[in-house]
Amino acid sequence: MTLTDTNQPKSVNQPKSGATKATVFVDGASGTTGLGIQERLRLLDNVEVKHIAEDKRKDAGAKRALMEEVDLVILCLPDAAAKETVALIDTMGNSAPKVLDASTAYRVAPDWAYGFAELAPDQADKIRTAAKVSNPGCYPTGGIALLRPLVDAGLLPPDYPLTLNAVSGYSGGGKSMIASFEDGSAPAFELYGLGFEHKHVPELQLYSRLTRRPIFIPSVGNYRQGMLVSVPLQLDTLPGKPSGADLQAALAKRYAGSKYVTAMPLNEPGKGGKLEPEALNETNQLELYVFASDKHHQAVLVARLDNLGKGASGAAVQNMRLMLGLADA
Ligand SMILES: NC(=O)C1=CN([C@@H]2O[C@H](COP(=O)(O)OP(=O)(O)OC[C@H]3O[C@@H](n4cnc5c(N)ncnc54)[C@H](OP(=O)(O)O)[C@@H]3O)[C@@H](O)[C@H]2O)C=CC1
Ligand SMILES: CC(=O)N[C@@H](CCC(=O)OP(=O)(O)O)C(=O)O
Repeated sequence: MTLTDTNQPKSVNQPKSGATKATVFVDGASGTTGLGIQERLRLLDNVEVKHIAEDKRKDAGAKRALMEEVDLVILCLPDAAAKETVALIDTMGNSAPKVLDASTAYRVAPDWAYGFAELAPDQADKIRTAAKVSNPGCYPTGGIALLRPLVDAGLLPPDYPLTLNAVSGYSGGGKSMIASFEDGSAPAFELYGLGFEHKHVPELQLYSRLTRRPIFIPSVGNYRQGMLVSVPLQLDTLPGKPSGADLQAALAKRYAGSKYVTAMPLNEPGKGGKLEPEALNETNQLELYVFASDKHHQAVLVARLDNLGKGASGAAVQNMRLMLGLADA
């Protein structure tokens, strides 16, 4: 795996022939992520969404015909179906649209750009010029946002034995998990990923620049959406024994001026404070917290986001704007 995640530069920042608006096709439009993206696109008057007939939505020929017309296709599909559409796009030559994939299929593929615009100072430009962009996973968005600046600043060694704990609302599991919570058949809360093979670990490790595989223990609770990702740290085991203030300062420096990512003040919201996961729902915001005790040399980093916002559809629209050369709202 490498960090050279650009693909063939493409100059599709102008609509296809004759169109006055940028055109987009959402493949998997009736799923959780697809619906969230369309809800956001309805608010934009410079983007036209092209629809496929309901009875043809899994028909490769109909998809191809529609993709000939559009500037960008956004894939909101299970991994296997996303790979099928990408294979189709790869046969389209010069008429191929740009592609933004919300699935896990291409997130660590070296010839795709990773769609976390705040990853590094040049990442937004990589997304802007890429023909193929992968939208990040919801948990990695929180984890990478916390860890990458600390690794880059030398505060966290790349081989540090990290554990990430996380909780998500049930919409993170798509239509089938939503149904199981809403019909009462799911438990109120459960840990999962206990086989140490969660699909998000590879992207979490790669883009955080960790050489040691982190332990990742997600959980899901009986509420619809909203997410917390937390990383406990024993500060006296880190080189130079940084304080919580050092960690917070590195995050604040990294995200200064960012529109969507905010490094919150140290120990906000107060001593013995609490943090709930739903406060950023329906936004594309991501908040990063450092809670620390000087007395015990302990800290916990926490990211808060909407798994359907900055964790999925919000990030997709942010990436779409970059890929189509549209100004951010
Ligand atoms: N939910 C979330 O928080 C997030 C999800 N994602 C990713 O986005 C993708 C979609 O997830 P999500 O929206 O949750 O899933 P859902 O199960 O809610 O929706 C998936 C949709 O894809 C449709 N579909 C399946 N196969 C095809 C096909 N061959 N052609 C066209 N449509 C098809 C399904 O239709 P049908 O049901 O009729 O088969 C369904 O409407 C996944 O890869 C997921 O990992 C990414 C970030 C966050
Ligand atoms: C609660 C729940 O099940 N969450 C999903 C992740 C949702 C998500 O955002 O994953 P992708 O972006 O990779 O689709 C899971 O853990 O598999």
